[in-house]
Amino acid sequence: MLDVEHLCFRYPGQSEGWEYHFSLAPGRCVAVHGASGSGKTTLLNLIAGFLAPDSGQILWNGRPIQHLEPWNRPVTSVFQEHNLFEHLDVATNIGLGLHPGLKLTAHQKQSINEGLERTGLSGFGSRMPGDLSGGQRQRVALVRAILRRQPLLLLDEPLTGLDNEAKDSLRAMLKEEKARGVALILASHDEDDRKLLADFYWNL
Ligand SMILES: Nc1ncnc2c1ncn2[C@@H]1O[C@H](COP(=O)(O)OP(=O)(O)OP(=O)(O)O)[C@@H](O)[C@H]1O
Repeated sequence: MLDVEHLCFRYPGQSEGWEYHFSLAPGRCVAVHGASGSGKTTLLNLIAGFLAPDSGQILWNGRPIQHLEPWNRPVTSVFQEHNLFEHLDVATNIGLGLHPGLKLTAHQKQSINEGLERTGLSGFGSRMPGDLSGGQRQRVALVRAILRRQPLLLLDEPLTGLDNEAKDSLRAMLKEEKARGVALILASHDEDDRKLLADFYWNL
């Protein structure tokens, strides 16, 4: 269970900031809704640990996590910029999300291949990120995030720019994650994504 309690944040030099307050149960999806610039990405960055709040708490199952480093939080994220390691091939990029030392079990290796297959990227494991299209990179980032199997998945415009076939496949994967009990926070301008995945809306 995620509880975001009176989480306040203001960018240095700005006169106004945000106060976020909501809860999210396992297996549920909240769509964060608001105009461009309303603070959706800021919220995701605070929960992921890429920004530090001025005050307030982020609780996971009652335990404060706002002081933890990003990699120690029960969170995985897919942001607009996909943050793939350019010097590592696709399979290694995904594998690093599963084990920092790349000590992967046979099952994990198989799940990487299955993830690539399901997203239309069969045989792409040895490709370098620089040789992929924007949509293909996005799919790799999503496969990596999903396979990390964290209980909270943060999604910032996850399906923007993908073709319909890729969108359908990834939406199905995200629905499966929900059914497995993963909680999703979705920032998306896409009404179809929100309708399909979100259980409730949170307006900024
Ligand atoms: N590092 C920063 N320093 C100062 N202001 C910032 C910084 N990053 C973002 N902002 C401002 O904070 C506001 C919220 O940004 P944020 O990226 O959270 O919006 P958003 O709702 O995700 O927008 P979009 O839908 O366009 O992605 C914007 O006005 C943005 O210009």
